[in-house]
Amino acid sequence: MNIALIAHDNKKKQLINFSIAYKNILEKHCLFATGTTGKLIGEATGLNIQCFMSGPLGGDQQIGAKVANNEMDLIIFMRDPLTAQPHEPDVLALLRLSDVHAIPIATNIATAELLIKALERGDMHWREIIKQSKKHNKK
Ligand SMILES: O=C(CO)COP(=O)(O)O
Repeated sequence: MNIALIAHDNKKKQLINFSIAYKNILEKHCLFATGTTGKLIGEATGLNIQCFMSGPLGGDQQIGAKVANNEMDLIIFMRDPLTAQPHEPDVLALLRLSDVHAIPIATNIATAELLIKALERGDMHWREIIKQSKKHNKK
């Protein structure tokens, strides 16, 4: 599965700790992240992460493009709801695209815990089926 990891500044520590706690699950998947988040998680965990641009510079939009192309299966996005973000429109665009394409997205630690456990249990297998059928329909 392709998994995106994103955290606003006040939530980065939380996502780093989450990534350490669930490294054994995350390491079985292809990981993507916005620039600063990916760099920090990579340094803290040794996980291999493909980093996009920093969020304010377009990283959320790059992840959104992967959602639109059916190339992202799950997003863990620790949002900071108490701080104004200069790139709020980009954040909303990513949330919107995730809804358009029905991509599971956690925006807080409680949902992130549920999704990562569901992933490990195999509850995300339907994504493989959808990807296969979309590929097949393109032929
Ligand atoms: O701002 C972000 C998400 O909206 C995160 O970007 P960084 O990981 O580059 O800090």
